[in-house]
Amino acid sequence: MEIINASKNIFRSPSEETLEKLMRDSFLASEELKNLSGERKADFLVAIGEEILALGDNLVNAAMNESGLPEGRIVGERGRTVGQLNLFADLIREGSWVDATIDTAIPDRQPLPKADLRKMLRPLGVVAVFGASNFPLAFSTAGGDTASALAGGNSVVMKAHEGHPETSDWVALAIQKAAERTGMPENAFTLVHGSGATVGQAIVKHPICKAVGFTGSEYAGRILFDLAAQRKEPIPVFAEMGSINPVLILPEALEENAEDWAKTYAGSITLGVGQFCTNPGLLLIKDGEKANLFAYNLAKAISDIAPAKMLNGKVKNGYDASLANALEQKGITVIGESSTKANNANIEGAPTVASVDARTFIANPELHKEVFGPYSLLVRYTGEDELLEAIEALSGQLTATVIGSEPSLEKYSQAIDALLARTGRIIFNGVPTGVEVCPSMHHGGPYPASTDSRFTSVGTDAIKRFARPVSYQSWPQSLLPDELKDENPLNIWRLVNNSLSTEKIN
Ligand SMILES: O=CCCC(=O)C(=O)O
Repeated sequence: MEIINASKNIFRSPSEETLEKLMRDSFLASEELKNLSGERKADFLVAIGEEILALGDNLVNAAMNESGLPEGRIVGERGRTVGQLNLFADLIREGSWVDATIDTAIPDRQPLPKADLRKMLRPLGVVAVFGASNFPLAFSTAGGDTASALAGGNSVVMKAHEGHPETSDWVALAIQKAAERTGMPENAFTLVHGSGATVGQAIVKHPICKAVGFTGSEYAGRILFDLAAQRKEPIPVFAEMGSINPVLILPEALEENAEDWAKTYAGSITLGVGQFCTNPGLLLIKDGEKANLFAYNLAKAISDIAPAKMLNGKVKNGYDASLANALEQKGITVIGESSTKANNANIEGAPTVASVDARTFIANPELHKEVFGPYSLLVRYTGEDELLEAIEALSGQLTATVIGSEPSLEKYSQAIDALLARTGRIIFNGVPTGVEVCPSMHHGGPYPASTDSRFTSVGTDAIKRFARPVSYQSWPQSLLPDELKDENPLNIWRLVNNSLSTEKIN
């Protein structure tokens, strides 16, 4: 703990003056970072991962104590965090992510000459990051937002999540050690503790802050988004927020394996005590005998799953209150509950599934809201028109899933199109939980799943949130960034006069 307290890049409820200084220091760091090579920044990211692993049990124990999550989950999440850092390191070491695009001059073009134009992505400057409580490592201090912002050549001012302060300190210490080892500017990364309403908002309002990455509730994300829009200089806020992740279960899927799907879904609904933004909170199913069989099997599987400790008292109280609100709505029937009673003193969340008919669901927006915890609502529709209406009543989602057979998809194409219009990721015959960190992942979606559906917070494209295009017109070769020079010294892929190539320009 002494080491943590001695750390130079950690601040606790800073005064206005201290905040001013740390923002300026972060800005100076960003000025250095923006001109560093991909190689140098990649070394930094890899070193952060190594230092995180070197923390060993100190980190694992802190994260377990503060989040209530079991060891296996924390160790797995640590692996995902390190893997994510290494993935961004590979991306920037290779270098083509900057989307270099070159149109060479045509001086004798008629009626007017064409100038030489060269465009690439450049860093934004200082990025504020707000971590999530439910992933204390992979979506927190050195999580995807931090990794992608640093990879893009920005400095980061991280607002530590109040749910895991010690975990955040350990990771900040690892980042500081990695920065020292790899010769990064001292204030490339800064961790700030304090309340979201004061410290967090002060960071977003500060003129030095140029973008925000956030994962959490729609309520908090929206506050930051509005605040950023009201600034004299508005800045982008990339907030990943609420989602109920609808699952359309087609009747054909239940012909043979209703029991298997019910078991699989009981597992997904209760994974991590339901505290996943990808949690399947809504199951759409055609009313009838097969739906009854699925409901029976789901209820049976849920009854076998014991309540487990939630992240903290606030999350547990939030779950209990939103669950109570959902269950007291007209027309709702509880169809399954854990057979073990939740121990409230141990802040446990009780797995629960309920059922409602589609007409009632469509008419009541309360039922479209996220219940953050191990809960899902089975909505029974009678026909395709009603199914379409139910889907059209939904707002934006991170994911949508279709369970069925390939030939049956055509019959439901309208419903599937309606899902596609509302989601950032569509899944066939699987579960929405378990986000793969890779280039083709899109983790975002129409509002309120995220504030900008064009961008992802997971996968290599997350870097694009914290970069902006700059065109250099008729700029001297010697002063161009290496990425845009004729010689192509970094050997990256570029779009040159409309052809992709790694060749130099003669
Ligand atoms: O809680 C949000 C992220 C969910 C996730 O990463 C996963 O499902 O793996």
